[in-house]
Amino acid sequence: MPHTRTTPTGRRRALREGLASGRLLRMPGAVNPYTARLIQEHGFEAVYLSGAVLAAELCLPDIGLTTSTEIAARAQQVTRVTDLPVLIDADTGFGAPVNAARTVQLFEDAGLAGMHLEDQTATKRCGHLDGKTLVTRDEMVQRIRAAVGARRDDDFLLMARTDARAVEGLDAAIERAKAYVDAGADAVFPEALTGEAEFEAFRKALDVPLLANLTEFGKSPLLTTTALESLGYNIALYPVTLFRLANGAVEDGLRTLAAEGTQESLVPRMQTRSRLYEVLGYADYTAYDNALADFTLPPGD
Ligand SMILES: C[C@](O)(C(=O)O)[C@H](CC(=O)O)C(=O)O
Ligand SMILES: [Mg+2]
Repeated sequence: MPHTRTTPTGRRRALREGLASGRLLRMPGAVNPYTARLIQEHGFEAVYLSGAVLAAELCLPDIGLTTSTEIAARAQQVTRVTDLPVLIDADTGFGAPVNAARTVQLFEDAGLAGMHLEDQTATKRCGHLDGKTLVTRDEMVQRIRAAVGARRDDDFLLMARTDARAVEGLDAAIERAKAYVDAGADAVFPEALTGEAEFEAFRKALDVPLLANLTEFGKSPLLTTTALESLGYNIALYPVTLFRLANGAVEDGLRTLAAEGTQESLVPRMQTRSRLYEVLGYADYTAYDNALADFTLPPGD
């Protein structure tokens, strides 16, 4: 039976241990619960839930429209089907510091292993777009303190993201990150760094675990895992990669279907029925009811 076998507490512990190990943790962003399971099957260390993807799957832009309860409900569907720790994007905390505090508890209850909180204003945008505005350093410190104070499981990871590089420059971004760590952040996500030297500068300045955001079509280079390991980074984040890949395949498929009037030429590119069932652990459900297995797959599945 493909139930999960681990508890949220155990997964938070595993994330902490992974970060302390000095090894690079690779975190692709899940599109849905099913892709979270695929991420686990393919041997990755952790799953990410991207604010951009959570919004886009509702066909909304990533400008702070989604609510914390909406996101927590979706997150719980994901944590229910994976044994990997799941890190979630908490955007700006969904309001004032008191909202950030409530968000922490909602996310703990959703079985998540940690979240990142950013220093943009509530009318946020993707960190790789121009025209971002930030709250003051003190306001962000209040946000972090509220989150830390609300946490019930000390292993729930509170990561501070700073968007300051693109707005105030590298030195200011590093100074902000230091203040966020002093306020209790366990890890740092320096957003929209523009080159390897900037990644290195953050590593030199901070002792806490660091996340590298490898989002495509953004401001940062798509550094390899080898490069990130030698830079001493702890997390390689691929937030929107699977969503973009899936959408690319869906659009190609729609074009072909419209042009050819049949999906025949697309079939070799599809995941087969048997693979789909394998990932779902279909056969294992027969432990509960043998009648479920009473079928044969069509040929060429
Ligand atoms: C990491 C991120 O916050 C996300 O929501 O996935 C985005 C990614 C993106 O829009 O490419 C961000 O970097 O702001
Ligand atoms: Mg985001």
